Amino acid sequence: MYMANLNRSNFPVERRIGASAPDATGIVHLGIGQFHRAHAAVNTALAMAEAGGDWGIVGVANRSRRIIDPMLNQDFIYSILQLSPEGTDVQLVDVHRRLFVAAEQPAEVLAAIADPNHKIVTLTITEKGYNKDGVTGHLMTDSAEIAPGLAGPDGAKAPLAQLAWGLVKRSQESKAPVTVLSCDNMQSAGNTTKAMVTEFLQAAGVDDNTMSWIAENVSFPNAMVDRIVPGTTEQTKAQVEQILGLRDEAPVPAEAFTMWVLEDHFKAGRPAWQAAPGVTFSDEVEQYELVKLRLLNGSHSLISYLGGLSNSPTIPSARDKEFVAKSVHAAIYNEFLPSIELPHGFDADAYVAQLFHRWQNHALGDKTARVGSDGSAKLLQRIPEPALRLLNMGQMPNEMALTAASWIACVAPPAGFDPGEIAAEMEEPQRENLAKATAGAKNTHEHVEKIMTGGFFPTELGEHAEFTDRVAELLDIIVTDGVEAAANNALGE
Ligand SMILES: NC(=O)c1ccc[n+]([C@@H]2O[C@H](COP(=O)([O-])OP(=O)(O)OC[C@H]3O[C@@H](n4cnc5c(N)ncnc54)[C@H](O)[C@@H]3O)[C@@H](O)[C@H]2O)c1
Ligand SMILES: O=P(O)(O)OC[C@@H](O)[C@@H](O)[C@H](O)[C@H](O)CO
Repeated sequence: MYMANLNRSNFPVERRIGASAPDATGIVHLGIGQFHRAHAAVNTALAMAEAGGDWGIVGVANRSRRIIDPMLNQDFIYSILQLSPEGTDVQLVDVHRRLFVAAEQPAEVLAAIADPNHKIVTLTITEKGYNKDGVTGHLMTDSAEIAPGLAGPDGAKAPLAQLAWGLVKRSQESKAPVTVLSCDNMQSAGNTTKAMVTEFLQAAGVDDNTMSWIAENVSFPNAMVDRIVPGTTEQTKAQVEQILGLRDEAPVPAEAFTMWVLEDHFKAGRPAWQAAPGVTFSDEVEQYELVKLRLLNGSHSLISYLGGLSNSPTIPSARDKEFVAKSVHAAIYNEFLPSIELPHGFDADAYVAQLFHRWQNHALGDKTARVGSDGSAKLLQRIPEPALRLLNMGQMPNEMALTAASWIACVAPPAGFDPGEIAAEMEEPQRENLAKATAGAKNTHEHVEKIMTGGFFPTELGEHAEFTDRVAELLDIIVTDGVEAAANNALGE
């Protein structure tokens, strides 16, 4: 049956979230994908409903037209398919006013960042997009993404490089202050972005005046971001079509829960985001980031690798397995929570109970492979510190060792071990380097040692031979008796 496409002429306004943006744009977003569209964009629509403002968004895709072409066909409007055990709902977002692809129009990216009407540059460029070296903590100036941009703006293809040169252009033209707001899952997200941009410009030999201008006129607030937003599938589109009676080629599935905790350091104003449910401005953002990155994302990684190895295609199907739930519970209470300073008045037990509930969202069906992707960039912020804390007290962080062992089993399996289809679907930028590093390992212990001391984890963790021994032991059990046996061993059962 023919189904009309969603567009401005048939847009059911009663389903709109917040307000539509005016034509004037005030935000540039680098890395338009799933999360931005279900989080910052939604909160901006709600803020404009409360307080107005010229906060239309310029959305920049890195390379692909996969999202922006359907959005352009739909006059920028798209659906949020909210999925939860309590029910399904479709709401519409209408806040983007310009969309383009950085790879096709690189000069436009710099011009948009330099435009004084744009007061905020938001980012979702993934953890690996910051090119921060996991061992040194510095920008990887020789990486394939960063190196070509150091010679000048023409060679800048990576969003981080384009951001840096866009700020230089702004400093030479309008000199209008601006805020860069990272919305990626990163510890000290603002400080890290500032450090990577600064190191990039230093390596590019940018002059001191420009560096001082950036230091004084560009703020980089830290922020904790939270909403589980899986990828779009044909089923997402079919569900939207059934509810809306219109075809949307760019819908975003998302859970109902949403949270955003930000530092209120905006150099040139901001939307009234505090009007949106779940948004808080706080001076304790780094504590909130830690809580979220360890309890949610750290546990999420563990669920995904245990799930990947036990044939669970979705996070809820993995979480439903008793050994997975018990492992995550032990990771949280024995290893993650003691490593965190909680925000003032924070109810950790209520937060953990809510997490277990959110991970049970079968309607959302978040994919194990999505959550397990890019582990080499993500585990660095999730495992080493809690592990080192216990190791330095003479105790074994069994669940951190299990996380490392199950990640290795999925993306860098020892010779002869096939981790299965779900693990094969996990994207891992270091897959090739991991394979090179482990080539020729004579046994599981050597295999793990080559990873633990091969620059994939901080040196200090690799120096704890007893941790390497434990990871190797658990990996051996995964290979011989399966992941459930390894999880039970880690639990001491
Ligand atoms: N999806 C979620 O549930 C969720 C929740 C909280 C935070 N986040 C954060 O948002 C990020 C993006 O998630 P998403 O769901 O929007 O993913 P997505 O795949 O829909 O979009 C990712 C964006 O990052 C860009 N990107 C990918 N690799 C890059 C690289 N090497 N350098 C620069 N840019 C790169 C892509 O071009 C794309 O625009 C996550 O990595 C995470 O930090 C996601
Ligand atoms: O987005 P990543 O790649 O950092 O991590 C995968 C998931 O843990 C993550 O996307 C969560 O769903 C999200 O952080 C929830 O807010």
